Amino acid sequence: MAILSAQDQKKRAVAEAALAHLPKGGILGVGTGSTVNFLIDLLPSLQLEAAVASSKATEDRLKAIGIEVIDLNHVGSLDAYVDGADEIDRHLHMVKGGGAALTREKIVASVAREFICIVDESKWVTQLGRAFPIPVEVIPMARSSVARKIVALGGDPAYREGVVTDNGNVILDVFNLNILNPIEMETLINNIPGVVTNGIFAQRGANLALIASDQGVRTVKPE
Ligand SMILES: O=C(CO)[C@H](O)[C@H](O)COP(=O)(O)O
Repeated sequence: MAILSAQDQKKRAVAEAALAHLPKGGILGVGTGSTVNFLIDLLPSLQLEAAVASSKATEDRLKAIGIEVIDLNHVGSLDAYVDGADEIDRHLHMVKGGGAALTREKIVASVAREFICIVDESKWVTQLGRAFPIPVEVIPMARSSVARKIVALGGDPAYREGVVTDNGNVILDVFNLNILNPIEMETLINNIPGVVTNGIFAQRGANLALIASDQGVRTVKPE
């Protein structure tokens, strides 16, 4: 058996803890990333009817363990969406998109009654956008024009070289934004022509966070 790093042990612990909070049977929205990957390995125990995937990578992984993946267009709503995050604050606002799946993640999360966020304690922050840049998915032809508008908002955009999203777009990672009001900043960036969406998840934050530390997994509700 592979030896897990201390951080991976926390990711596995939070994935195990998530099972008790997820509906059995039914259709589950499944996020993207290394924490969610630990959860996917455990999903057969939930005997799901099917899953909706937030990325091609998650879709492939779900199918590999025999879970049916259905198109979101064939689903009215989901009981729950489970995903990791790059940062999360006490309001359960998040920064997501380290894996470039932010747009599909936001879409799938938007139809779920419950968003359950699973993270290790390194993701817990007092202000979003300081430890991790804000990923912004951009239509390729608008890369420079969007970057200039982001500079006007006070951010330092960096093109994520070599990354093409599942939707055929590019990612700008925005450093040094002073995000005092995450809902406002999410809206401001989304209003720039050429932006598909950005990685601030504040308009639709999580309903529950499970946070793994050396002391165990604690559950947090939004303040
Ligand atoms: O938003 C995401 C992918 O787009 C992930 O949820 C986020 O990057 C966290 O990933 P990990 O669990 O690997 O730390």
